[in-house]
Amino acid sequence: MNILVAGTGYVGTTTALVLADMGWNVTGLDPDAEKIRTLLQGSIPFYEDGLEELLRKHLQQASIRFTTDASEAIRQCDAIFICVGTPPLPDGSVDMRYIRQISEEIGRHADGYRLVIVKSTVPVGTHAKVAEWIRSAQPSPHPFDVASNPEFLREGSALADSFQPDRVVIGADGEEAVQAVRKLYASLNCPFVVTTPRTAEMIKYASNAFLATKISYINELARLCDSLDIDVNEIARGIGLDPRIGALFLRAGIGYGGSCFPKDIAGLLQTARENGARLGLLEEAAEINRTQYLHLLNKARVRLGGFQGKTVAVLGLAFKPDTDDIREAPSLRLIRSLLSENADVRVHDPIAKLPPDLARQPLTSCGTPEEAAQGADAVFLCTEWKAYRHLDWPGIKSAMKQANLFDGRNMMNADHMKAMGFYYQGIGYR
Ligand SMILES: NC(=O)C1=CN([C@@H]2O[C@H](COP(=O)(O)OP(=O)(O)OC[C@H]3O[C@@H](n4cnc5c(N)ncnc54)[C@H](O)[C@@H]3O)[C@@H](O)[C@H]2O)C=CC1
Ligand SMILES: O=C(O)[C@H]1O[C@H](OP(=O)(O)OP(=O)(O)OC[C@H]2O[C@@H](n3ccc(=O)[nH]c3=O)[C@H](O)[C@@H]2O)[C@H](O)[C@@H](O)[C@@H]1O
Repeated sequence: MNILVAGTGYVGTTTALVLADMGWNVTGLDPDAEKIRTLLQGSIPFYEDGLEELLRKHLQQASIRFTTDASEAIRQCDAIFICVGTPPLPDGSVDMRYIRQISEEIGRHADGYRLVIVKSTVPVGTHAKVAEWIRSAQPSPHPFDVASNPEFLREGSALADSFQPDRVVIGADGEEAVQAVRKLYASLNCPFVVTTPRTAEMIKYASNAFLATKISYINELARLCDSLDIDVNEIARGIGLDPRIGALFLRAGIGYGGSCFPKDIAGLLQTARENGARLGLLEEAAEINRTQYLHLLNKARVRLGGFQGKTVAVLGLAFKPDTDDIREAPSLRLIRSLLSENADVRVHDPIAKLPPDLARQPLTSCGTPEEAAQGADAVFLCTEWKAYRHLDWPGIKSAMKQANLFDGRNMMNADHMKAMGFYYQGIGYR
């Protein structure tokens, strides 16, 4: 079977490579000529461990190819995975233009039956719209099926999550389409959840919303723990050992970021509004997240007596370690606040770069964490990069003007840092 993967972003590139590794013939399609050129040269246009090796292997074996030519790619395939972006619009609703575009292209160019599988995260009811967009663009009628197959991979562990998923969700109206999607994933050993397309679409949002709520729950508790002088990490451990609660996603910090949680929570809240429902718990989870970084910032402001004329080092830009993704990263909110309060800001990240609007601001991008901390009145840790844990902290302390450490990821051992002479403040942890 020849498989087309539309979209060569995070999800599309990973999906294409995983399917190629499972033995399928795969074509990656993207209108972005620069991305396609990069992929054809054996490089991944973003940072994700392990993908480049897999790409080179499959380019060499000619089991994967990449193109910008939608018409040829759609004519030559049997199944199409839609992995295009679904970014948020200013009101929180989902921008469906790329989904519509690829659906209409499929309608225009498919010259026989196609199995269309939607992997992008899309609002409930999208599969019906995709079918309608395909149908209305067809010059003459051709049969097709649309299945929903949401993606659950995490950036930073995309390959492991794809080869050993917790589950595969397939939403389709007909048994034949279900079996066809199952066949594509035949080599996976995991539970398959087979359901309707609308339910599959909702499972994706419900999953991300639950995880985000779990984080906001522990983050809100962390604020209280700070007032009560209780270590929130111990609370997380104490409750997480109960399998009904589970230990994962209970790490308190300056909040969740990334291209998905904030966008998908906004998307689900918009779906609720459109249907006259209110998801009050989720609204609060989003609000806690929006204000979480302020909790640490306020503590630092009190400690330093304001930021005016103070030098502040921010270590870590990426929304989480092992990725160069800075979308919705809480570090950026923190930096903007520090700049608005006239701090002299110095930043470092092992791989992530500042977004263009911040790169134009009067702040210093440093090549090493040591350079960023030089002469600083405070260091903020915003991403738990492993390398930061093993820095020469005594050396950093002596290079700083005042040894104030604000740990936005509770990644350091508070007692060790204090023993070294740092003033240490984590989130619900000191
Ligand atoms: N990034 C992640 O970790 C995860 C993302 N998702 C969802 O997967 C979808 C894709 O996400 P990302 O890969 O992060 O997006 P992305 O923004 O990195 O990539 C999307 C790609 O689609 C391409 N595209 C746009 N129109 C196209 C068309 N007509 N034909 C072919 N390609 C087209 C764009 O040029 C871009 O390269 C989103 O709905 C997202 O919510 C789901 C799970 C994980
Ligand atoms: O739909 C998506 O795009 C994906 O969104 C998340 O994956 P991702 O955004 O890559 O990263 P996560 O590991 O979930 O982390 C998200 C954010 O939550 C934060 N986080 C995570 C866990 C935790 O305990 N505490 C915490 O603050 C991280 O620092 C990060 O900013 C989900 O985990 C994936 O299952 C899903 O497929």
